Amino acid sequence: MPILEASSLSKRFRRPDKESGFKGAVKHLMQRKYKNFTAVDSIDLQIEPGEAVAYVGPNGAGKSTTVKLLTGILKPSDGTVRVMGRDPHVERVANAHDIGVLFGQRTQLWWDLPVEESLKLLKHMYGVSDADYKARLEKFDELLNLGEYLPALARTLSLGQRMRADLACALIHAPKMVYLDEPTIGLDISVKDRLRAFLRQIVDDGTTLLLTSHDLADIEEVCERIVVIDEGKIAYDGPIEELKAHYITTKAVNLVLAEPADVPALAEKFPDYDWAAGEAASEVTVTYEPARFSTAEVLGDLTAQLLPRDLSLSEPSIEDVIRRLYAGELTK
Ligand SMILES: Nc1ncnc2c1ncn2[C@@H]1O[C@H](COP(=O)(O)OP(=O)(O)OP(=O)(O)O)[C@@H](O)[C@H]1O
Repeated sequence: MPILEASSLSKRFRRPDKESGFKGAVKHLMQRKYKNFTAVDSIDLQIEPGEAVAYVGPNGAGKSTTVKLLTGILKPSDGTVRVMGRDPHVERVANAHDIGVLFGQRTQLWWDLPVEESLKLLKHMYGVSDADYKARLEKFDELLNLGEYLPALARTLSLGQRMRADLACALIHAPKMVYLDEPTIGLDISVKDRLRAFLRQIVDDGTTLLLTSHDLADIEEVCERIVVIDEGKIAYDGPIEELKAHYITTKAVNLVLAEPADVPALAEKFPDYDWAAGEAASEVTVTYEPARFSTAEVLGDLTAQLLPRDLSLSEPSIEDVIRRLYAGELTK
């Protein structure tokens, strides 16, 4: 049974309907008109316990609005949400005990308190036992290096330290369902790595995760499933591996040769491969379809003709695939 189920979920916002420019603004002041804007458009989403789901889309696609609907912060205009059988907007208090939420752009730390005091307040709010609190803090310290920041005032923390403290706040009551909206935004690569390893660990321990991020490395390292939203509608929902297998249909061999090659002659000899001369005269890129030719076969053909000094293999990245999904070039 899904831990989270959204059916035909929609959210419309009322927006000022005004003409552009100063004249439009003045006209709007005299005669206010509004129009409806659909930020989330009839989405269906089911998440099973223990899944790690990436929720991605371009700016303004409706990700944060969806997270706000799923966590009960916003009331749907249409459709339903059930998290562990509850309507999160109606049963907000009961729901809060089972979910953890982090909005990377905001903090739930009390700004003028030491981190430790924020955590203690949350401990009392959620009714966490002393033993569980101690064990969880030890774990956060081990995985996130949190201990040294516990006595620091929240407002004195760096972004990376603040994000780690916020993660601890979101997880101190061991929620079953966790929503993280851009948890690695603005962080340096080493803190990102630490956070990703931590997230992978909580998923391996059985936590269900919905993660929104513009950083596709977060997604590939933490999640198995990806849901792509664009203009409020779901454009793709499936395993990341399937997305790659479905859309990454070409691979390439990049060769650095001992001497310049006659690319047009090679293209004539091997018309099934796509040949492109590189920036330097001695560089060639050969693109092929892995469904038709094995990499060993392609390398055999190339090394029989050419004398490579160096070679490397490449394939389109998940970034390329998602960029094409956003551009509407791909449909499932
Ligand atoms: N309270 C609101 N009132 C009016 N419009 C809103 C409101 N909240 C969000 N929107 C609009 O809904 C759309 C979706 O916003 P949302 O914040 O969900 O996007 P997002 O996918 O999270 O974007 P980003 O990646 O930029 O954070 C945007 O066009 C935004 O301007």
